[in-house]
Amino acid sequence: MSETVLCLKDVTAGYGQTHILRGLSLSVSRSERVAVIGRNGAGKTTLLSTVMGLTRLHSGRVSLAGEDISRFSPHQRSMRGLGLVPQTRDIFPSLTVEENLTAVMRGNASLEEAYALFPRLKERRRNGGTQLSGGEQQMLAIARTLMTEPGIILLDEPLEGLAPVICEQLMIAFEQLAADGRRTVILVEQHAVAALAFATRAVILANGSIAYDGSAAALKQRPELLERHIGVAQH
Ligand SMILES: Nc1ncnc2c1ncn2[C@@H]1O[C@H](COP(=O)(O)OP(=O)(O)OP(=O)(O)O)[C@@H](O)[C@H]1O
Repeated sequence: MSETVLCLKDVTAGYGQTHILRGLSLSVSRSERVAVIGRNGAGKTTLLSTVMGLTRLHSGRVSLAGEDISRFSPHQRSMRGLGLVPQTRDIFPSLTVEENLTAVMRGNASLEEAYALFPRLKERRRNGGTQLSGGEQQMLAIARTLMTEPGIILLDEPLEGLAPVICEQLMIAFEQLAADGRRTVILVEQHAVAALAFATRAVILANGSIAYDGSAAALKQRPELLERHIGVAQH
């Protein structure tokens, strides 16, 4: 059986006194590709934020490679191999592309790997963060997370607002990130078709709970479930 790297057990979490995730349990194995889908407000971002230690954990436990990290800071979680690419991208606007990358670089991380993944970033390496297109900013946000050498990458709606051609480039990059089981990838996406094409496993969130957890291929054969939980017909 494959090794569990990330485990949420009976997690209730939210903001202040508000509970958004309600008794959620999820185990992710090493090298898995998980798509997390669901309607606006279902709790997808909150799930990633909770894994990263950015919400209030009311009850339950989060563990990483068997270690209880429930009380760890986001920085401690990052040092243990969790890497979040936030929906807001959070590029440092006053730094160039290359400075954004080197500012967070650790261990054996290499600029060349980032540039091989996104050649466009190499072309724009001397440009400031604010001079980038939305797609380039997203590439930079992903590349910057790579600089922290994460074993588990959490991607929060990376395709949002981007042109189809850019989405295709990003999906190719996700394939490369996950290739040969090198990393575990958890992809939160509104674009269910793209997410399910990439993932081996799918999780549907509804009202802060898991409504489906199973094979992505099997979910593609369940249009009624997708329609109920995503709200659009999936073809
Ligand atoms: N910082 C916050 N403070 C209080 N409530 C919040 C905060 N962030 C999100 N929420 C609430 O938590 C609930 C879940 O939001 P979340 O962003 O996790 O959903 P989501 O599934 O990622 O939605 P979307 O696809 O729109 O990003 C929503 O009701 C939202 O209003």
